[in-house]
Amino acid sequence: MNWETFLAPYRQAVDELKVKLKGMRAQYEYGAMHSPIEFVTGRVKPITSILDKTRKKDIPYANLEDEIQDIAGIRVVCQFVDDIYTVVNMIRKRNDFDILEEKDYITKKKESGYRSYHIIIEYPVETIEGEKKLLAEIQIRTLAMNFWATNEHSLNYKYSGQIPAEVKSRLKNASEAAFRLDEEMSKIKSEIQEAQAIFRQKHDQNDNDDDS
Ligand SMILES: Nc1nc2c(ncn2[C@@H]2O[C@H](COP(=O)(O)OP(=O)(O)OP(=O)(O)O)[C@@H](O)[C@H]2O)c(=O)[nH]1
Ligand SMILES: Nc1ncnc2c1ncn2[C@@H]1O[C@H](COP(=O)(O)OP(=O)(O)OP(=O)(O)O)[C@@H](O)[C@H]1O
Repeated sequence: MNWETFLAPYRQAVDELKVKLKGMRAQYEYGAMHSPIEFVTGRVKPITSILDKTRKKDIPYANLEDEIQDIAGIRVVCQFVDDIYTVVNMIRKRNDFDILEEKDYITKKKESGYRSYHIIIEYPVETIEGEKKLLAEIQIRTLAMNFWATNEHSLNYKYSGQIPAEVKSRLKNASEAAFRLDEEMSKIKSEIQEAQAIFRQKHDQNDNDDDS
């Protein structure tokens, strides 16, 4: 198995999707509007993690492309929960890829306390051998959901998936707290957005003053 050759189109897909989704954020900024996208990240799944998954799920190498949906992974992080659904709707309207599956772990959080909205897409990349369609996973979550998931991921890594009961229970409490934080922020969303718009205007004014 030549991993570099195998992963090359996935790297291309991640790079292209990052540019496209960051472009959506930029368009809101040019229009001086609140962007539902705070930031976008992406990664190609590390080879060790692909191998772990094939072992855990008993996936033959020949089925890697079909059975591991997150070799190309994109993450869109939003300020508010309803921004997530704005992003989901924008993604549904795009015609540069097909949506294969949507998983709403927000209305139905996972047993661990994990919350996020996932969209699995089939993305066409242009290669020198022609078009190649591959799977990619887009995770959409709030800053609070991301904070929780990042910490939980680190703990899972530290404890090889066997997080001690006491830590697990604290993580569940933290997940509830993150949920309440999202709820409270949603209630003062318009106040926050007004403040951010004033800040942006002031910033733009200062930039114009510097130019003149
Ligand atoms: N930190 C954290 N991330 C999670 C959790 N569950 C899912 N994820 C993330 O979401 C991805 C896809 O998870 P699922 O939608 O459950 O996918 P699946 O194919 O059913 O199961 P996986 O074997 O976990 O990929 C994972 O690869 C993680 O990046 C969780 O409990 N904690
Ligand atoms: N869709 C994604 N977009 C951006 N980053 C991601 C995405 N999925 C996972 N990551 C990040 O990539 C890094 C390596 O993740 P890895 O694939 O090993 O984790 P995982 O998705 O939780 O794995 P698995 O589900 O196979 O246990 C982690 O920092 C993880 O948070």
